Amino acid sequence: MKPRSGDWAVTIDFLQEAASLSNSSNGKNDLQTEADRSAQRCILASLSQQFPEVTIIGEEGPSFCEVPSDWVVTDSDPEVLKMACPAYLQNIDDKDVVIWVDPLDGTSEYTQGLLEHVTVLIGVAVGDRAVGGVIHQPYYNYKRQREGGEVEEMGRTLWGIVGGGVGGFVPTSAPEGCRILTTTRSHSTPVVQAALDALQPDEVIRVGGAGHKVMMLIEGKAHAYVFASKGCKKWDTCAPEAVLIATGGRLTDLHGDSYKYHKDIPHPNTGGVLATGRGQDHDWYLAKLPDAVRQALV
Ligand SMILES: Nc1ncnc2c1ncn2[C@@H]1O[C@H](COP(=O)(O)O)[C@@H](OP(=O)(O)O)[C@H]1O
Ligand SMILES: [Mg+2]
Ligand SMILES: [Mg+2]
Ligand SMILES: [Mg+2]
Repeated sequence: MKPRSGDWAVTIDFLQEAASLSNSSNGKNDLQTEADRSAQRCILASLSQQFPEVTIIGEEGPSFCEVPSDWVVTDSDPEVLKMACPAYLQNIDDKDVVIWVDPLDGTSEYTQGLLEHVTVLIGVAVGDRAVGGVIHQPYYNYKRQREGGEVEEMGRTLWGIVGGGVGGFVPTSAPEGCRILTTTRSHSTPVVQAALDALQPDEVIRVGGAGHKVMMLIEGKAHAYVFASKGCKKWDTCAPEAVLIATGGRLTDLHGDSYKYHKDIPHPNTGGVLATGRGQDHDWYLAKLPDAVRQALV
């Protein structure tokens, strides 16, 4: 089935229908759709044309095929260009830069029609560190619009530069006096659950996508994102980590160590993910995790 141009619902059906199973590095079946592949080709072609010396690593592997010329995006956001570049980023060598691309984060939810869980993640690392990130939420307000509601914007783009600023959202702290955790909706295991239980939450919000879960932290809807699993990869966390740090939050593995994002690092985040919003005591969460959970993530 070919999508008719201009008909969004049909286009989404077409892209979801092309879902196939690809084998992830941990041997579990991992979904990939035509949307994952097309978005990655568009992003990799656009970035590599503008930044030929930079290493770009995409979830769906290297992309060698031609893309239509109107898929290549080379314009910049004038508002971001007006910002002062932080001093530590002013004299960097392109060869030290790695861009981690997750063309569609939350594929499992995407195939189930939970479109607002989906984000596109573009993270920029310099040396070991995540320093900049874009979290694009293409279907923001999609549900409200389909239900006939008034919407000001369809889709939105959130970004952050560590030491530079953020845009596209209003950083908000989570409410005091309760503990709301967010975690996977589709990749839970007994260890994932044991970590959540140990933190004695008042509420656990299960949503798709690492980008979506970090959005919940920076917008004050959850206090911590806890995922005691080796399933996330560097392209899942680079952009969200940079945006989170830019708002005063933190992202580490479940041992408290920071992830490194240089080009030779193995892709899996084998120590799990603990991300906390600004104002949260990250070390408190680390200390509460049982040894058995930590031992499952070595
Ligand atoms: N056990 C697992 N196997 C493969 N991928 C996993 C995984 N656990 C998490 N992930 C990946 O980590 C991201 C966040 O997962 P979740 O939505 O469950 O929190 C998803 O990225 P993608 O949707 O980009 O593949 C998902 O595929
Ligand atoms: Mg995937
Ligand atoms: Mg992902
Ligand atoms: Mg993905």
